[in-house]
Amino acid sequence: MSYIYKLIRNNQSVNRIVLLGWVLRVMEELVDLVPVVMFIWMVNQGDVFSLLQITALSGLSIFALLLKFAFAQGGYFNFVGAYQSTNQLRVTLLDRLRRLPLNLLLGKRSGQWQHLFTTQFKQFEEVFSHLLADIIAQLMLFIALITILVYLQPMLALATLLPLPIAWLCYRLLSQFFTPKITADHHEQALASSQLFEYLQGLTMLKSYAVTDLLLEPLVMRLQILRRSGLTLEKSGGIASQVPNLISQFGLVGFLVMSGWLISNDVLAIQTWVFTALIALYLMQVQHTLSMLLPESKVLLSSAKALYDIQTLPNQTIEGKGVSYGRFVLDHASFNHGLETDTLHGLSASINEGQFCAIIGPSGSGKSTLLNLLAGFQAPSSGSITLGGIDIADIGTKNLYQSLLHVGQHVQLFSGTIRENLLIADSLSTDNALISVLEDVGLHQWFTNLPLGLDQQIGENGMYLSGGEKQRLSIARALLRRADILLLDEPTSALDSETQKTVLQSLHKVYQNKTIIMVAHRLDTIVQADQIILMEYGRIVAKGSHQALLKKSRLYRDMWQYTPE
Ligand SMILES: Nc1ncnc2c1ncn2[C@@H]1O[C@H](COP(=O)(O)OP(=O)(O)OP(=O)(O)O)[C@@H](O)[C@H]1O
Repeated sequence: MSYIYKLIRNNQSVNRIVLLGWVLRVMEELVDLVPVVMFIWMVNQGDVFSLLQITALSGLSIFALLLKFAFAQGGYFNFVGAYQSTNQLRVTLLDRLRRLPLNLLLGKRSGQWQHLFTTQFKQFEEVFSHLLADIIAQLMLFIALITILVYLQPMLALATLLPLPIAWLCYRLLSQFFTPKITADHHEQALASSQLFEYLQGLTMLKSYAVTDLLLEPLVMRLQILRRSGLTLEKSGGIASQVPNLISQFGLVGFLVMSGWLISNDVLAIQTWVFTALIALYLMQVQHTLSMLLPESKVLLSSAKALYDIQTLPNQTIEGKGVSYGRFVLDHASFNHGLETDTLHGLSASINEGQFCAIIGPSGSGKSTLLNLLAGFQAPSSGSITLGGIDIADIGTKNLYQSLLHVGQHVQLFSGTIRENLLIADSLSTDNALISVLEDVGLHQWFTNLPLGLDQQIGENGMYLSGGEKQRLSIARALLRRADILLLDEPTSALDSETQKTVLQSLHKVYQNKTIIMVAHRLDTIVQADQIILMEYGRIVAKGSHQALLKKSRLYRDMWQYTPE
């Protein structure tokens, strides 16, 4: 329960609305008791009811019904509070996501995030929209009924409540088996979501190979597992609800035995017994409702905990030490992707400010991983990487990304216009500046043929563009940014060699005297580099200029020999 409080404690206005909803819900339940209490009181006043008393009682019952209806409308406040708190929390957590270190963000599969932000948020919402209100209302009703019963006959109250501690202990015991089933079911739901995503995304490729069942079969199996985990959850939840309920209902036996003893000893009048029986039956119904609500609360609260756990994940440093230029120094930096062996092994190198440095090597040698470390997306698992003498993790993302720009292998564009996608780099750019960078990457001809020019929509992640157009648009955006440090991961892989040359020339012109670190496969694009870092199997095997490497590295000579003209 404390997770819920921690998740919404800063939201006073929502808290007030939720509180109001709870009060009205409690009133809705308690108002039922008004005619009952009135009836008991009137009977206790005298044996025979006058016409006036009967009319008053009927009127009161109708009034109580109308009040109940009015209070029930207060459920609206629960929904308002629930939707507001959920919405606010969703915004907070989405904001939180952008502060997460990349390894934590990528540590979960997309389906797990999707499950968290849809199903588990919905469950969190239900905690407010009905669960807490229902539990509080039922507890208040329970207390009110017990009070009436104690007032009428304390011994009967005691006998009725006797099994309750045992029922509670039993619930605690059974919920220990039930709780892991909730976690397992959430896990299965997230995996099924991930697999469904993968299936939908890969369907076109699988169709072209005529092997759609390749992913369908595991997905069907996953859904079977999900069905089983759902059933197991229902079963253990049912037991955790029904057994304590059964034990608590033995209170009725206690009530009857005690009634018999009290009546036979003339301690209890039949008339009072009728009232107590009425209250005891009501009490059993409330206990039954509570026993259903408690396991349900465990499920819903587990979602609140999952959401709270995101808040406790470590942040990337935002306001750091403030230096974001100078020399990169790698000192025995290693990196592990969470596998048995390191991906990068003790890398040591330095890249001076204003240098054009190329990182090359066979596929899988760790070039992109190294670039990610230099961009501060991930931290070395041992050793260090500093920029201007400060550990990259300590610089703080705000300062770092003001002067460092990383253009990844997979182009990231957003649905929207060309202008909107370019303005991400510099929101104050004029149309002329935008057109100029499009020219620099050889997109001028393409651009002039577009009916809407800069206002042309490019679709989700640029789906209306060719691979080369996407890549050039992404480079045009980088040109606009004019950062101090530019990290490029095979930025021109989708371009023909002529266009590649044009684009790289523009890049070097705009980023003259700035640090450029570029992962490249084509060696002819990096012969001018001040320093080339050659990697193999996660290690730096040679570094130096093109000429120096030709002399000292056999691997480099081989690679150069096979570079196409
Ligand atoms: N998220 C990940 N989890 C586990 N292993 C990974 C992950 N990302 C990359 N790897 C592994 O790390 C190694 C280095 O990958 P990296 O992408 O850095 O190589 P690369 O030299 O850039 O390759 P390429 O030239 O093919 O792009 C590879 O063996 C790859 O399989």
